[in-house]
Amino acid sequence: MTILDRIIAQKRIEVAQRREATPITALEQMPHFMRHCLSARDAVQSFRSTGIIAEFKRQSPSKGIINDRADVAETTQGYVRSGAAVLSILTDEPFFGGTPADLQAARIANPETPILRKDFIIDRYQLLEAKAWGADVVLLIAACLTPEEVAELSMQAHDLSLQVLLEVHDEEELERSITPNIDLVGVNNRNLKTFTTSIDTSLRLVERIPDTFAKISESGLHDAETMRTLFRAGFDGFLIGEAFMKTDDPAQALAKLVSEFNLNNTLSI
Ligand SMILES: O=P(O)(O)OC[C@@H](O)[C@@H](O)c1c[nH]c2ccccc12
Repeated sequence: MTILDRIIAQKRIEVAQRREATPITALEQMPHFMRHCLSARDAVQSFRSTGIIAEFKRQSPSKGIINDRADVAETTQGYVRSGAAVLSILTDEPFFGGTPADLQAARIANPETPILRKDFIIDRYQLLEAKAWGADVVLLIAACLTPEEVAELSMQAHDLSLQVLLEVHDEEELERSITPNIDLVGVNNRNLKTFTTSIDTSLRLVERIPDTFAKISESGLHDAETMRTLFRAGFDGFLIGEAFMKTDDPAQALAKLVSEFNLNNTLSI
């Protein structure tokens, strides 16, 4: 059994419990439910964007505790001030230490920045939660969904005006999962079996992603040189968590990366 299998088994139990505790009608009455969603895709693709999707991540199965001190409102506001195009907020508690309250706090603190609900989505109920908590975009992980489920969930997400980031690890997942109701395609550089990261995965897959989607490279990124390589290969965006969260000042770490990336880009033109 892989870690992903364990997470999904746990997630099925969690979704059943949540559905009992909070019926759909209650989600629909929450203040953010009727909110107009922001476009994560435009935010990463716009001309002046840094392309950075900055993640609030307390812990992970591969790294254990990364940061158990950071305050979500303060950290995410710092990320935005430092140039994050989009925020990614983990809401999985058992494995990543995130909570629904984190997402709601990030929403209130950053009314003008698109927010990704980072979780393991297997059921329409979780899309309704994402909407109710104030998310603009949801993650669908190809490795744990059939092509039919990806198609169905992405259509349901669009019905709620949520955008969709489809995450793939290899050619096979990419080819079987692509459907029109996807906005961004993310290539995860982390091998979920070994936990090692390699940007070769991104560089290999980028040419196979149709240009109709924004292209995001995910995981294991921490330096401007690598971002520049990925940018030149065709990526619009970079999903980065640990490199920021492991420092005492995540926003400052982001600002430093942005200035190095810009400097390198200017010099190379
Ligand atoms: O912390 P990193 O190595 O910068 O990675 C961020 C992000 O890509 C990673 O957290 C992630 C990618 N896909 C996921 C799916 C679920 C949970 C987490 C993830």
